[in-house]
Amino acid sequence: MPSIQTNGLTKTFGESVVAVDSLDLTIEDGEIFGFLGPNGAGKSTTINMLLDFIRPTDGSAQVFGMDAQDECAAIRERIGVLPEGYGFDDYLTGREYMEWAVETKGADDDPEQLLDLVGIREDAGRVASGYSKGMQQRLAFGMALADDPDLLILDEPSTGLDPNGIQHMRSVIRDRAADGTTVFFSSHILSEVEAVCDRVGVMNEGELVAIDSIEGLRESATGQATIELECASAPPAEDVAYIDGVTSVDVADTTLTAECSDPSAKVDVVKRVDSQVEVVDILADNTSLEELFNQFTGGGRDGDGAVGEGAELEASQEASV
Ligand SMILES: Nc1ncnc2c1ncn2[C@@H]1O[C@H](COP(=O)(O)OP(=O)(O)OP(=O)(O)O)[C@@H](O)[C@H]1O
Repeated sequence: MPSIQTNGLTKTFGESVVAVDSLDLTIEDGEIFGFLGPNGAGKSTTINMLLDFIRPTDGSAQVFGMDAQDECAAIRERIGVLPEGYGFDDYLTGREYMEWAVETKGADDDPEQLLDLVGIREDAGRVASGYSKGMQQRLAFGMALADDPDLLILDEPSTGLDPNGIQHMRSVIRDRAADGTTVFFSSHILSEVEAVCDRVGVMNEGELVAIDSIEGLRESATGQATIELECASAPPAEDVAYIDGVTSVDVADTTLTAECSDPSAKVDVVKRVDSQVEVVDILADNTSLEELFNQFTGGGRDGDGAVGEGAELEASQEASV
């Protein structure tokens, strides 16, 4: 059974803002799913509907097969949430907040261990509202981990974290996923999603414009894959040009670059070259993350065009899902 499933999920605000437009999404059990999109794409609104913080205008959402509206209490018992911009404005210390999270979830976690896991045990005696942004984010993340949830919903989780904090959070997310936790990870930073997620969905102006692995998105966005091989001696250009799915080959000194209309041809290129000369390095991509993001979203609600391009990609994407 999928952990999350939405059917035609829609939310409009007022007359004109379609925050989420007929979203059909299935997140399988145990996946680390990246929910990507520029500001205003509809990510938080979707999460808020999954959590029944706001009600859909149309369509439905199920979490663990339960209706997100009718059975929200049972759903919340099994999930951990790191909301976007979680603030601590009471007079509680970090330790008291963690103890409160463990207690309200009826969990048997040791609060000290969770504080340790997210790297704020040393500061746990301080009032949390005085923490830096990154420390508050660590604390909120630790609270979401209490009771070992079956599903972690993380909305812009790296906000305020330094590079060490980001690395550490990634490794905790991977560990939890390896233990069977499904992770729904919302972000507008593609590189961050790429570092942890098995699959991503790209939202733009309320619509899901693509859903695939990052590699799959790259291939559908560019329409072709590029592979570059660094060889110990001059590589065989002609042999590679005859491979099915290879559209062009370029050799410069000991570097061979092949464009493939069929991404699976990349493997044949490596095999063919390696049968004749020693391959010392492989580079298999040339689309920058920013380019890819822009191709799918056209810069978002505030972007300057390329929406039609996004719509075309949606059509091609549907065929590949
Ligand atoms: N309560 C609300 N009332 C009116 N409009 C809203 C409300 N909440 C969200 N919106 C609008 O819905 C659209 C989607 O917003 P949402 O917060 O879901 O985007 P997001 O992808 O999470 O963006 P961000 O990355 O900036 O957090 C935006 O145009 C936003 O202004």
